[in-house]
Amino acid sequence: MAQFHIRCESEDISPYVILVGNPQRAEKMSKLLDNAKLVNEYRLLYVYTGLYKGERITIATTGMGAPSTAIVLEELINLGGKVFIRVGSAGGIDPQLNVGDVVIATGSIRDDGTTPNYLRPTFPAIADFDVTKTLIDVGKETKSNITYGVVISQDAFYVPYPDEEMEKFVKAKVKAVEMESGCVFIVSQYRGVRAGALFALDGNVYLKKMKPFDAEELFKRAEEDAINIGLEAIYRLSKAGLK
Ligand SMILES: O=P(O)(O)O[C@H]1O[C@H](CO)[C@@H](O)[C@H]1O
Ligand SMILES: O=c1cc[nH]c(=O)[nH]1
Repeated sequence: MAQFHIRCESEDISPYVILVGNPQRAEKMSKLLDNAKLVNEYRLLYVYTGLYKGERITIATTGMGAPSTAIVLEELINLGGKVFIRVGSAGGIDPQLNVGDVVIATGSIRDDGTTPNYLRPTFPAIADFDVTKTLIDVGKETKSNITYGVVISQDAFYVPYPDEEMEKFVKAKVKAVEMESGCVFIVSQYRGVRAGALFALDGNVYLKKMKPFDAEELFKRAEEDAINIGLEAIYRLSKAGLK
């Protein structure tokens, strides 16, 4: 049955889904599919389904932040989504990382207001092991300097963490900050589906090197790497029939 925001039917959605925040990234990725069909454009939450190397996959836009992401994920699960990979952007925190790097999340610090409505804040937001292992395998084959570890999912993009807290994150080897993976992991855990996430870095918030416009090309290359890793991973998981 068509959902309240994702206005398409179950037959329009593959169980294997790529999630992106930015609708332009969804459009860009749809061009890498054969026979891509736009199955939802309501609220600019573009959803495409098509073939990647012969496997039927869906690419869906979550919008920015946990509330929008939870809505989209819930509705995709209602429509039959089973395995999810978020292909996003993030700001580095690990001082070794900068624009152009790609990070795979093994888990997320849940600094958002949505997920405590699902599971208490002490419940860990952990990426699915099989999905993450596939992402890391593909990542290592694709990019020599792939990094993986814990990230932070926050709500307030324009409110930086206090220096003291940031130093603790660096000491604890937190890799990056973004806004949706914690929600994707918790909603997936709660609803009994699997999820992983990876990000192209657009700067480093700890080093206060945020979104340097002269590095746009480096970001685009990292975004392409993240897109290719995400697509290859979801293809392998679909081919293996991971449920
Ligand atoms: O590039 P996307 O996937 O949107 O991800 C990141 O970019 C947005 C902020 O600019 C937030 O959604 C954040 O998580
Ligand atoms: O949430 C985000 C996304 C990209 N870059 C950041 O610094 N934060």
